[in-house]
Amino acid sequence: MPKVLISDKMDPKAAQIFRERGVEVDEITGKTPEELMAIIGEYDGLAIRSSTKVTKAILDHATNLKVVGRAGIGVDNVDIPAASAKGVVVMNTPFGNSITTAEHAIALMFALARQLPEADASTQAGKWEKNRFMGVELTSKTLGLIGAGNIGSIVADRARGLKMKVVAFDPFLTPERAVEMGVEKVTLDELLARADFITLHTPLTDSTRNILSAEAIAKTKKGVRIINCARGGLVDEVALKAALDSGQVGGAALDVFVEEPAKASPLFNTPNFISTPHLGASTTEAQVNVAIQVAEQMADFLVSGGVTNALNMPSLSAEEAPKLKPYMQLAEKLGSLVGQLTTGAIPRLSVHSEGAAAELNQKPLVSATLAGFLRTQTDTVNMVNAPLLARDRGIEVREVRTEREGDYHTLVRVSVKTADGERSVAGTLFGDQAPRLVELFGIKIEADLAGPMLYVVNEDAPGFIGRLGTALGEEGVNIGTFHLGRRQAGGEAVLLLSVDEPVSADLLAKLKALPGVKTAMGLAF
Ligand SMILES: NC(=O)c1ccc[n+]([C@@H]2O[C@H](COP(=O)([O-])OP(=O)(O)OC[C@H]3O[C@@H](n4cnc5c(N)ncnc54)[C@H](O)[C@@H]3O)[C@@H](O)[C@H]2O)c1
Ligand SMILES: O=C(O)CC[C@@H](O)C(=O)O
Repeated sequence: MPKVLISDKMDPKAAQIFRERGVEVDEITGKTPEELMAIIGEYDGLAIRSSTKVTKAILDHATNLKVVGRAGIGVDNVDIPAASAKGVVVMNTPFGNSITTAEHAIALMFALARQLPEADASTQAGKWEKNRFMGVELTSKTLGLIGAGNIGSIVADRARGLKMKVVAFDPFLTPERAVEMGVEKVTLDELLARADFITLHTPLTDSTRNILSAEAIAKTKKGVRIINCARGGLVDEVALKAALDSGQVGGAALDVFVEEPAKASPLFNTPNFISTPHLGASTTEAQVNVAIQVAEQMADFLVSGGVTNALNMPSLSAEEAPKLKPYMQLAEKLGSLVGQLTTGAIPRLSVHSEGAAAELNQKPLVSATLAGFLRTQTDTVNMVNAPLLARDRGIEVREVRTEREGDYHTLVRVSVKTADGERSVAGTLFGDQAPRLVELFGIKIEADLAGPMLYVVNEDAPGFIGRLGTALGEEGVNIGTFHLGRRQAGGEAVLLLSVDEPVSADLLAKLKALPGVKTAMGLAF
């Protein structure tokens, strides 16, 4: 039974779902990294929010870990390259808290417009300062949206409902989507010059870090109000403090900080500054949503191999997984066969699916092929890191589909470009389940690729099979299955034999010395 650790505070629904799905679950929160390292080896899955930092050091101790599930959106607390290198799938729940976070941004916008926290503190201090707190209306004001993805688009929708004009800066926003959202797509400088309120909804990346820098803030309308419910580091906190002090910025509300937990900040106690402790996602509804989603996704993966919302692996639904499983075995075996039979740099690898195979999700097939192919070069490869390793090795990966059936109702062909030209192998599924090789470098040959095998290329001539059998018998090698194919009578022939034990170097030398033998190699599947 797979075992999951929930290491951050999470709605109890998550543990309930794990148990209902046959996954054992422990809830142990508040551990130090050292304490987590000491126990993580027991678990197949780790469910987290933002407190647990899944570092390389933690992953190095996670000997059984297969999946990390983030109940939320941002995965900046997970070392994804280290997880990928280890073959650990990282999933998030990209939509469960979007509405809640958008509502928090709108709440902060209102709070800034009417100075609600300061008015509250003053009133409760018995001051009744009616003349001190003069607010502004949101109606007809311009909201500058930096980042128009899931949360940004909900914010835009709510802001339009408040009769605001919304201008958006997002390099990936298409003109059509901008029209659909009812926003005007603008450049960053235009947004800075026009917005009365600016709200940020991007991830923290090299291109967004300090997107509201001192220079950017200097280009804003005097008195602009800024809201950040996305990630600390999007706004330069030092520049913001100076701009609040000078009045260039009329108010700012931060839910997120460069350093979290933010126990001290030069911004604290600045007039017109509001802060919340990373509460964007903190509503009952959002926490139930993300807890249910993360538990369902992780249970799907651990129980039936379904992959949803993974950041380092192609998606695969729980319904698709059983159907794809034999295809992935076939693809991995074909990739492995090509990998074992080719040497030298491979600039290109293609996976061509025909017939029924072409109707399937191709990404997992391609990842499985690459994993099989690269396993002959490194034993740390798996379906998660195979595409990255292929890219690092300069292999161009192509995916081709032909829905029309050829000789087989379903076929997967793996071709590689080598210094000697294109070489390909192809296989099918017998009874929709059993992977079977049907073609090897242009020669028709049917074989199960399993266990230790012997591969021999020879000149097709009478008596050869007898001589080969004798040589194997003399060495005490037992043949399990025997498969034969040839280009044409008297031409090049291929033999694939399954043998009970791996073929020794001595035996290979003896086989290579037989008349007519061009190649003899041991293979393993
Ligand atoms: N405060 C919280 O508790 C809380 C809760 C949920 C999400 N978040 C954070 O909110 C952010 C947005 O989440 P989302 O679900 O909308 O993400 P999303 O991926 O749907 O949208 C992000 C948008 O940013 C855009 N973008 C990327 N680079 C950009 C750039 N250089 N300039 C302008 N736009 C750029 C993308 O094109 C995309 O449209 C994430 O960082 C997420 O972690 C915070
Ligand atoms: O889990 C949380 O409270 C914050 C989540 C939020 O930052 C996210 O990116 O989803």
